[in-house]
Amino acid sequence: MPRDPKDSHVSNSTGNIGSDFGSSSPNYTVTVPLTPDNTPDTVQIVPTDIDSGSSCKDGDSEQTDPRNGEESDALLGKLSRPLTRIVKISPIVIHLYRTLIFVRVVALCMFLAWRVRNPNNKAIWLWFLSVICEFWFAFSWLIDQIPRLFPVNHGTDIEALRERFESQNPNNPTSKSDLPGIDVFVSTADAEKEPPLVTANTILSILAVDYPIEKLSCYISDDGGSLLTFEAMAEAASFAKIWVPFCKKHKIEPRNPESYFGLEKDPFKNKVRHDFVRERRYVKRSYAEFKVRVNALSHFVRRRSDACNSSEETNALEKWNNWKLNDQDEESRPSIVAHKATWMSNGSHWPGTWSVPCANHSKGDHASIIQVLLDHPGDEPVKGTGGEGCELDFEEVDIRLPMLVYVSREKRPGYDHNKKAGAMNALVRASAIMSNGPFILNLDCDHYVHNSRAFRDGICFMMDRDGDCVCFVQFPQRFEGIDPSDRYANNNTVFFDINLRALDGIQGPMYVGTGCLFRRTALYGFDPPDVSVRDQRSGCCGCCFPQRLKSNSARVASEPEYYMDDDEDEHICLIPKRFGCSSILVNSVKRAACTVQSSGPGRPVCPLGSLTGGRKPLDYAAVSEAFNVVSCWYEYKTQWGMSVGWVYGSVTEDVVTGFRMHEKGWRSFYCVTEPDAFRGSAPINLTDRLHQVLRWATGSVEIFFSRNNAVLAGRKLKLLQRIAYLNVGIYPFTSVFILTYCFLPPLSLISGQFVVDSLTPAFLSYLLAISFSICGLAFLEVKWSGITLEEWWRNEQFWLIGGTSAHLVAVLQGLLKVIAGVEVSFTSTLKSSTGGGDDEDDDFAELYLFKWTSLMIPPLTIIISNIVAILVAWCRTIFSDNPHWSNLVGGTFFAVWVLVHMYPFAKGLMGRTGKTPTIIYVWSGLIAICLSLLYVAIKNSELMKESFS
Ligand SMILES: O=c1ccn([C@@H]2O[C@H](COP(=O)(O)OP(=O)(O)O[C@H]3O[C@H](CO)[C@@H](O)[C@H](O)[C@H]3O)[C@@H](O)[C@H]2O)c(=O)[nH]1
Ligand SMILES: [Mn+2]
Repeated sequence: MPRDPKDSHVSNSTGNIGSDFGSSSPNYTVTVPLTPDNTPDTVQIVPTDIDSGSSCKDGDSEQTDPRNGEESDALLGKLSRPLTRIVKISPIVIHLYRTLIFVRVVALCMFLAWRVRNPNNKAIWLWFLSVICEFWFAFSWLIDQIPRLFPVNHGTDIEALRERFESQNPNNPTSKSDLPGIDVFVSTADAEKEPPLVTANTILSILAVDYPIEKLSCYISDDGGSLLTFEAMAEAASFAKIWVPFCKKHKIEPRNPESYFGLEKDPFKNKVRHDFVRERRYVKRSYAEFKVRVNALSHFVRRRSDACNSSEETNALEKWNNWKLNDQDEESRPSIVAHKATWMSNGSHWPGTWSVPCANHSKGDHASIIQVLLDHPGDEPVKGTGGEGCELDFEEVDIRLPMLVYVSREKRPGYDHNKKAGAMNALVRASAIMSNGPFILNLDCDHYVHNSRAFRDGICFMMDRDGDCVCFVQFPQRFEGIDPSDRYANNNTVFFDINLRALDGIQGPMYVGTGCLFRRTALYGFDPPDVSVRDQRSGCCGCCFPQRLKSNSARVASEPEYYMDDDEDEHICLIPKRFGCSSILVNSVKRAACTVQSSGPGRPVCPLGSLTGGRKPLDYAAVSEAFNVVSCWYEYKTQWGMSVGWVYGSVTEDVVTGFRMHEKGWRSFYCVTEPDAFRGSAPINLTDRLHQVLRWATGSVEIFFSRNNAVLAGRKLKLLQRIAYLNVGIYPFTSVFILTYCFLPPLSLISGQFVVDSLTPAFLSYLLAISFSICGLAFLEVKWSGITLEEWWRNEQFWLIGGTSAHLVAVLQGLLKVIAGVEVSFTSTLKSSTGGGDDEDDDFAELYLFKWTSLMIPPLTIIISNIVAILVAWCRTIFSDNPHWSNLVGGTFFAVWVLVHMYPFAKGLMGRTGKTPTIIYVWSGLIAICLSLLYVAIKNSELMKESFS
């Protein structure tokens, strides 16, 4: 087909883009014109100059000579300054809190004992049901509460980190950064549900973080294999060239352009540089153009593809005509059927998914794609250009950008791709070969870096004394775009600020899917260093493999042919069987294990300067090997997804992955920063929220019935941590009891009975004690965690709403899976696109979206039956001679309790006219009161008549 000359010259240099193209091309530099087909400007994406002599083996960090003793003494003072500290929670609050927990346990025990001893003989069934539920509630409250006994807050000291790793010392005369490398993984799966603009913003915020540029590598995993995402990433890489230096020069926060330019506060506050105004204006305009280009991508790709396809068809037709006129030899007969292909801007077929899917080019069936969008930046700072008159003056700014790699793993029908876990494992392998950062930060595409120093905060925990026992540092998930009253408790603050902070005081928070900094060796499934063994041993890997050693030697005996037992370094007997057949990967695993050690008195000290060593630019061998390890057969007969990497087979792979690490005795930390480290989006309407909760609860039920049940964990899992994980597996089952309990008030109102014989003072005082203690606990939790009472209450409400809908279905699904083996599938949650409606009123338009699902039947039934029951019961008082007041009042209270909890659900059902439930609620209340007054009046008049006659 006739094409632009500029297009045809690049069409043959896409060697690494897809396996279609084979591995014969030695050059993986690709020029991707980022603008619509016919415009002249093209952008060079990978300015790699390939040094084929370098191999991956000696890449990464090179160890410099260990420093001598005296200097180390001199530095010890500096070194021993701790990088993290415990921020005290007021002891009074904590003591009160623990006392109150104790009081409540006692009160609950007495109450339950009293309940058992005082059955309601008039309605034994009601009594029995309620007592069973109450026992379960007490139990579930207890396993939820016990792990909260030792809440803790940790703080970091970034200055100390700087001093230790980035200040001048004899080993580091140039004060070059000695911080460890971090590989950032971003996952995206669907260009429609996860708009490329959102992902591009996330990438920009990562490229601009405050961390040594040469130590940072960013990998984007695109499970959709979509050209839109690819081109959006290429656009981001090119926009980063002005965005990142701009952020660094003017200390912009947050470094996500969409959020930054959308900020309502004064952008000029605290900005003293005179060129700020001009440069901000310029960057803002460039961002607006960038946004237009990204948003127009789908249109341009379609147009480009249409043009290419039709000229392709014309060509084919021409050929066919020629053939018909001339040779007519059956063998050389050209085909006239052409697929509707999706075309890259360089004039070749996109190896990933096509907009008209066909074999080899559909979502579950396409080749691997690895594209280095920004190559490794080199180790020396590069100053930009500029000067007074320029639009942008980057003369004093380091304009290098971190490495950025686009990865879309191979997918083929018949393989289980294991969702996010599979994508992450592919990235773990690819990154091991390409950068092998000792730490890995995982972010979902919709979670961006909101605090540019957050990476340093996380590293503080890892590099601190005892840091080498830390498997991961979890950051809280914070969300944007949630309605101010947080109707459906989307912010989950009770979980993120109470539960996880409390776990931080035991063995550490769970891994919750995004915003988590991992230690690579922990992901590789190694055991944490055993202090006693390590102290006897010296040598770098003694700290990483002591436990492995034992199990390895046991395994070596049974399956000798798979293991390479290296006599020299007997402790590194890494097993190809576990990691697969790539020897480069296996070597990188060894190196990763040696890179990071902690320092501190009595511990082998991390040799300063050991990480400053330079890294060579990527070579072709590395990229093609990376290409190899993201293919879908690679994991066959390996331990990936089992004991290595993200764990497969669960819809909540995150919790299980973290659990496996804690089970091995690793410690994790919770890192709450100010401002928030990362921020993301969450589904805010009722339907999506319920589905999200359903997915988590299904994961929990799965965990409960799997070998990942906390009860079965080894002895290295601490007791309270074990209880916390047990709670994760058990909480969905509470739904069965919640459902029963919510139907008790209508049952008792209609039957005229109540859960107790009568409202005796004993019963009422127990009830008071239990309610007051929970209120007191709520108050104290609010005190030590910093959340608001409203958030606590929303959480409480959603506990009932989720309990009667999503959790219930999750239990059913889980049982189905266990008993009948029926699998459930989940789609990813829809992310609202940034910069959508500009309309003020429509900020929360999504909140009111409503889609009917079967999940909503039980809560709706509960609401209706409770209201109806109240009305019916009170109406009946008119016609009954001697209503049982105490049962009536008890039942009504009970029903009102249920209705108040259900209120947000009722509101959600009403959509935009959210007032209606209030009306229904208030009216039924009023009617009930009127009826009772009427009844009393009638009764009184009857009495009066009687007394007169
Ligand atoms: O086949 C897939 C499916 C999903 N994803 C990515 O996985 C992430 C999470 O998926 P999402 O649909 O956003 O789920 P959420 O309910 O928002 O996710 C929370 O809960 C999940 C399960 O517990 C975790 O995996 C997530 O990290 C955590 O943010 C997203 O970035 C997706 O792009 C993939 O990469 N490949
Ligand atoms: Mn998400």
